[in-house]
Amino acid sequence: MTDNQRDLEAGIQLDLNGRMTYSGYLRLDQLLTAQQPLSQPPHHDELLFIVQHQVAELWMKLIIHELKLATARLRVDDLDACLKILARVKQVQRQLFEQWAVLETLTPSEYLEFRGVLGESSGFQSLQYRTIEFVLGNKNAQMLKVFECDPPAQAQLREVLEAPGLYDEFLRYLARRGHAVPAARVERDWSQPYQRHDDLLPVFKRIYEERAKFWPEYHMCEQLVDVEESFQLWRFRHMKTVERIIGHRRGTGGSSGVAFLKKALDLEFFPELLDVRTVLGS
Ligand code: HEM
Ligand SMILES: N[C@@H](CC(=O)c1ccccc1NC=O)C(=O)O
Repeated sequence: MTDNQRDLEAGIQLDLNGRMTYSGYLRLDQLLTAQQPLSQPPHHDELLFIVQHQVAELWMKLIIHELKLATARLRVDDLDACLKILARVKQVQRQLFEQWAVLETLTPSEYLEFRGVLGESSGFQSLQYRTIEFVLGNKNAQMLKVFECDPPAQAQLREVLEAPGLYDEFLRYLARRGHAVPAARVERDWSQPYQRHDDLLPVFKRIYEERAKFWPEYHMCEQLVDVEESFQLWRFRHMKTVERIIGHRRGTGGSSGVAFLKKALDLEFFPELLDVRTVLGS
């Protein structure tokens, strides 16, 4: 008898009536019935398209959960906790990035065979994606309009729009620690997109040049740069995936498609953290 067979005979729970089970705990009844292709007859590849998006939404759910805690810990000056959380966020972002390889096995001809069923739906309407963009500082009140048809979602997004984002909280933390953060970055209308402030440059220059003295701040700066780079890599790979699947067609959400996605690559979350690189040592 193998060890595994002995284990099975000795202790594995086989009478699961009325007990907590794997599928019960994970609500697999709901999770695994939520893939409902609309093409008729069902197109083989529509399941890939649905699963890819659902997995992305699940990872985004975790990212939001983590970023919420990260900003809350920053508010009470617990930078260590924030750093640990961001390390996890980065790993989730890696998953989201790697995931594109699966969708890239979908060819243009296969996608066009079921694209029609998507109607005017588009990733543009992803509440969780927009929430992450807002928490990271790319605020845009116009995006609320997309959620007019779903008032609770719109209200939730408005709350995120009007609250300080992760970078805002970091700058406020730095101010509390005695760094010379300009007043206009400690208090402002948080619903406005983050705008670069040149007076922050000497603040970060000092942190980088005296890193032994400001190690936690320095570490946080680098974590933020990592998060931003991972986000940009996701945007880039989305754009390249879209380019190879639909070329330069317009998007179902009404945008110009690839041209729109390319423009989004110019967006920056934490501009001064990249600017500081240019002035170090001078
Ligand atoms: C065949 C695959 C895909 C195609 C052809 C595609 C195409 C597009 C296009 C053309 C847009 C611009 C908005 C529009 O006019 O619709 C867009 C936006 C978007 N897509 Fe996709 N997409 C694909 C897969 C995905 C996947 C897997 C995700 C993961 C969640 C995703 C998330 C998004 C998001 C969040 C936006 C909004 C981006 C922004 O506002 O900057 N897309 N997509
Ligand atoms: N915008 C895509 C459609 C699309 O990709 C999509 C449609 C419904 C749900 C999610 C989607 N993914 C990303 O935009 C297109 O123009 O083909």
